[in-house]
Amino acid sequence: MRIALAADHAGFELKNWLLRALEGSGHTLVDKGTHSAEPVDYPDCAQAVGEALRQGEVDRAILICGSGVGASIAVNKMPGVRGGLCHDTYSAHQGVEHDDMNVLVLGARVIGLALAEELVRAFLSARFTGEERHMRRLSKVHALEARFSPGAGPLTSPER
Ligand SMILES: O=C(CO)[C@H](O)[C@H](O)[C@H](O)COP(=O)(O)O
Repeated sequence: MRIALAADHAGFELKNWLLRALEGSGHTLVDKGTHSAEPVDYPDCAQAVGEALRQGEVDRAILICGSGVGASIAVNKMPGVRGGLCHDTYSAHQGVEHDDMNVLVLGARVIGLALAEELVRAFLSARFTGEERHMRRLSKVHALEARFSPGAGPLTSPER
């Protein structure tokens, strides 16, 4: 899969660590910054991965800020982007299997490196099941987007 990674200054070190940890994983990693520990604003990082997803440049993304909360709020403003803040492995894979989550959001000031890597591996290994009840619920999510963001088309997983 093609994976975009982005972080603000609080997540900068974790992003770099994950980039190294995922070397040789078979995934294509696209580093969307930030590229130093200089303070930056998490909505800009969220925009970078959201646009990469919406433009079909990548299949999924990993987004990191201090708590994961700000980045999560921001990334979910973009139609077709389904981000989840996960700090347990069950949510990291179930969010994909049931909810077609396409952005894993992490809080670098909350979790350690080893857990972050496990979360990423759980997220990347998971696939949306496409079961009827999940499709129905996802359609309702898309309907909410269409209602409150008119003109925005849904974004579907290429591997589905
Ligand atoms: O964690 C966050 C809120 O959800 C933000 O994304 C930032 O990482 C955080 O606010 C940065 O805090 P700082 O005091 O500006 O370093």
